[in-house]
Amino acid sequence: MAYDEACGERPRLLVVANRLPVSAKRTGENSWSLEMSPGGLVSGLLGVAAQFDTKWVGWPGVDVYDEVEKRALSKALAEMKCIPVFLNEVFDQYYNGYCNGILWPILHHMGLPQEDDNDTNKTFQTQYDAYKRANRMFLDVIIDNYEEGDIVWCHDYHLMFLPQYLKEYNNKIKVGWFLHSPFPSSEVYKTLPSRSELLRSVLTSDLLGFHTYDFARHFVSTCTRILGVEGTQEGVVDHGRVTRVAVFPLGIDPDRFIRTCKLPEVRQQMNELKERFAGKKVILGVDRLDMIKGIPQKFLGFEKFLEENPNWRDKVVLVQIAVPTRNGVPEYRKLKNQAHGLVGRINGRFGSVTSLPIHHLDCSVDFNYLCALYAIADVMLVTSLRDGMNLVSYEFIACQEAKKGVLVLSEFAGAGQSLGAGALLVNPWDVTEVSSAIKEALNMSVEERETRHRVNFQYVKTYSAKKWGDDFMRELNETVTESEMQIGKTPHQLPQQDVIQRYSKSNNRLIILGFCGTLTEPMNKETKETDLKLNPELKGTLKALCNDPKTTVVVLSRSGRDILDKNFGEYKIWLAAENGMFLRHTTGEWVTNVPENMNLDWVDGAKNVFKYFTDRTPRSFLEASETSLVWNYEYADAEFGRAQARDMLQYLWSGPISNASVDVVRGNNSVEVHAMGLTKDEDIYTFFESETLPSKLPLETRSKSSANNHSLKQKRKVLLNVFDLKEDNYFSASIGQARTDARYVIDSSHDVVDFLHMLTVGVAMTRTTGSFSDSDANANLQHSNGGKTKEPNCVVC
Ligand SMILES: O=P(O)(O)OC[C@H]1O[C@H](O[C@H]2O[C@H](CO)[C@@H](O)[C@H](O)[C@H]2O)[C@H](O)[C@@H](O)[C@@H]1O
Ligand SMILES: O=c1ccn([C@@H]2O[C@H](COP(=O)(O)OP(=O)(O)O)[C@@H](O)[C@H]2O)c(=O)[nH]1
Repeated sequence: MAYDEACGERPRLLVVANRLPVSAKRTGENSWSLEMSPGGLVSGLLGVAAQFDTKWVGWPGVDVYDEVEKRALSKALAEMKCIPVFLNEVFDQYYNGYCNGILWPILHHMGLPQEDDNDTNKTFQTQYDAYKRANRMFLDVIIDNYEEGDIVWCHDYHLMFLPQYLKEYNNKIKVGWFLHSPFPSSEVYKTLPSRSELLRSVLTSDLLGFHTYDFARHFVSTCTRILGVEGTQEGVVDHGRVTRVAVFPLGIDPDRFIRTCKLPEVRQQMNELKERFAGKKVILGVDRLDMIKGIPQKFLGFEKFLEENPNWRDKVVLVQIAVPTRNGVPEYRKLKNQAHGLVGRINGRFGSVTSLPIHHLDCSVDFNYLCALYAIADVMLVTSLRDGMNLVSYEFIACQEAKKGVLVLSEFAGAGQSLGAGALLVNPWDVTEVSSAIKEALNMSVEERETRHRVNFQYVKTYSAKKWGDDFMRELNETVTESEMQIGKTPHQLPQQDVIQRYSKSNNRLIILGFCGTLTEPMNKETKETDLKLNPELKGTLKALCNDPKTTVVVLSRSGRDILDKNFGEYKIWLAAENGMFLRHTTGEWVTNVPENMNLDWVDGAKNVFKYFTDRTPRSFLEASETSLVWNYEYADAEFGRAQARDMLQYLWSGPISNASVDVVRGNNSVEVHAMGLTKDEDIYTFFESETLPSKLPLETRSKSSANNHSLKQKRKVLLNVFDLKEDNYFSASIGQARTDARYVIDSSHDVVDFLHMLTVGVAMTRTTGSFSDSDANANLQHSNGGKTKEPNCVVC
C-alpha cells in the first residue's frame, strides 16, 4: 500500500536537491524557458513526486542578481512547484569546487585532486566555506517555505550540512537524507579534510538512505572508524541516539518509458533509426561525460573487439550519447579531449569512407528520441568505473519489450546488484572482458536474450521510483515514531528512598546483583578479568545483607566460577557463574545448569579467533569460560577496537560459529559469543516483566530455543510465587546506561555501594524504631526520588 493511501491524505514533502527538475534558460529580459534537467537524480525523483504533496527546492540552473528578475523566475517556477535557491556568486566554488572537484572524486574512489598552489582564491578552505554558505542558503529558503509537519528530504553530497542546519533550526523537523552516489571505503574517505564535520552533520538526520548495502556498510564503518561511534544493525549509535541507516535502491517510472515507446512519433523515429543502421547491430552508450562513467574504457573495449573480430567490423556500430556535464571543472574538460582522441583513433583504424564504427555525440537528446534509441539498440554498454545506481540501464530494459536486447553492465555500478541476474556483468578495467562480453551479447540466442530480459524487466517494473519513495517515507515515519517512543522510555533514577523504605518492611527479599562494574572496585585501563575484585568498601554491607535471614542475595555474572568463588567464598550468597550456566548454593557447592546435549564444538575454534584479536589489540582482554567467550575492548583505542570487533565478527560468522547454536552479543565495547539460550546481561531486567521470554532473542533464533524458553518460563513462575514478585513489586536498575531494558538507572558503582549500605541502615532503623523515615533517608542519600506505594521484594542491579 502506498504511503498516501495509508494516511488518507498526501503528506507534504519538501524535496531538496542541488538541481531543480527543470533548469531555466534566459530567453530575454524577464523571460525564461524551462527545460528538463539532466541526470538520474531528477529522473528518479520525478517518479516519486506524485504520491506526495511535493515542493522542490533547488538551484534553478542560472545566476540571477536582479530582484525583479528573481521574482519573475520564481513565479514561473512556482507553477511547477519549484522553489529556487539563487546561489549566484557562491555557485562556482560550491558546485564546481567543493561538490564536484573534491567530494565527487572522493565518493567515487578517485582520490583528492592536488590543491592548486597558484590559485589562492580557490583553495580547499575557500571551497569548503562556499559549500557551507550554499547549504545555509538552502536552509534560508526552506525556512521561508516550511510549514509545521513538512517532511524535508535532502538529497546527495551537495547538501551534507543541511540536516544539521535544519535540526538546529527546529529539532522537530523530520529530516531524511539520501546519497545518490556511492559511499567510499573509509580508507578513501578519511583523506578528506573536514571529514568528521560532514559525517556528524549527516548523522543528525532521522534516516539515511543509500542505493546498496555496500555503500551503507562503508558509511557505517567510516563513522565508527572516524568518529568512534557505534555501528549496529539499525545504523549508527552515538551517545544513545540512533541514526537509522538503510538501503533503498532507486528505480525509474517504467510505464512512462513503455508508454513513450508506443507513441506514433517515437515509432516513426525508431523506423528512421532502423533504416539508418540497416544491416548493422547497434551498441548504445548513454552517459554524462563524466570520469566515473568509464567512457574511455568503453571505447578501448570496443576497439579490442573490432581488433579481434574483423568479421564484425562493418556490421556493428557504437552510438555514444555523451551528455555534457560540469564544464566548470577542469577534469571534465580534459575528459572530453581524451574521449574525442579515442573516437578519432578508432574510427581512423576501423572506419571506411561510408561507415564509421563509433558515432559519438557531445549533446543531450530529447526524451522521445532517447526512448527510440533505447528501443532499437541490440546491446546497451554500461562501463561505469563506479556509479551510484545508473538509471540508464533500467531505462534501456523498460524500452526493450519488443527487441529483448542485451545489457552489458559494469559490476561497479549500483545497478549491477539489481540487474546482474539478467545482464552480462563486466569489469570495465579489463578490456578483454569487455570485448568478450560484446561478442557474447551480439551472438546471444533469442531464447537466452528473452530469459535474461524477462528477469530484468520484472525487476524494473517492481522496483520503481514510486516504490523507492514510498519505502523511504514509510521508514522515515517509523523511525521518527520509534525514536519518540524511545525518548519516552528513557529510564528514571532509581527511587532509592522509596525502595529502602519498602525493602525494610518486607519479610521476604531477593537482591540480584551483577559483579563486573557493579560490585567491583573501580577499574583502570589495565584491569584484567582475572584481577577483578569485590569493592572492599562493600564487604561489611554485603555480609550484613547476606546474613539477614529475610534476604536472599544472588550474584549473577558473566565471570566464571573461579573468579566468583575467589571473591564471594566467605559469603552466604547464591552465585550464578557464566550468566547462569553454573549455580552455587549458599552452602558452597556448584551445580551445572548446562543442558546435557549442548554442543560446544565451536568454542575452541572461536577462542583462537578471539585470542588472535586480543593479541593484536592493545589493552583489550578476553574472558573465556566453558560456554562463552567475551572480548572486551573497553580500554583499547575506541576506533581501533570497533574496527577490530567488526573484523572479528566477520571471521567468526564465516568460520567457527557459522553452523553453531550460539548467541552473539555486540556490546558497547565488547563482543560476546555464548551457547544459545543463556541469559544475556540485559535479559535479567526483563525477566520478571512479561510472559514472553527471553525478550531480546533475535527472531531467527526464537524457534530454535523454544525448549529453553519453556524452562525459563517455569523458573520465572517459581520465583514469582516464592518472592511474591507482582509486576510492581520489584525494581530493576542498570548502572550508568541510558539505553537499557531496566526500569531505572543508578549513575555509578559508587552509588551502588551507598545504596546497598542504605538498605542495611534502613533495616536496622526499622528494627530499632519501627520505621525508616524520609528524613533518615535524606540524611544519608544523595540521589532520591519520589515513587511507588507497594512493598518491594526484589532489587536487580
Ligand atoms: O546535477 P549534475 O551535476 O549535472 O549531475 C547529474 C546527477 O549526477 C549524479 O547522479 C547520481 O544519481 C543517480 C540517481 O540516483 C544515480 O543513478 C547515478 O549513479 C548517480 O551518479 C548526482 O548524484 C546527482 O546529484 C546529479 O544531479
Ligand atoms: O540526453 C540525455 C540522456 C540521458 N538523460 C537522462 O540522464 C539520466 C542519467 O542517469 P543515471 O542514473 O544513469 O546517471 P547520472 O547521470 O545521474 O550519473 C537518465 O535518467 C537519462 O534518461 C538525459 O536527461 N538526457
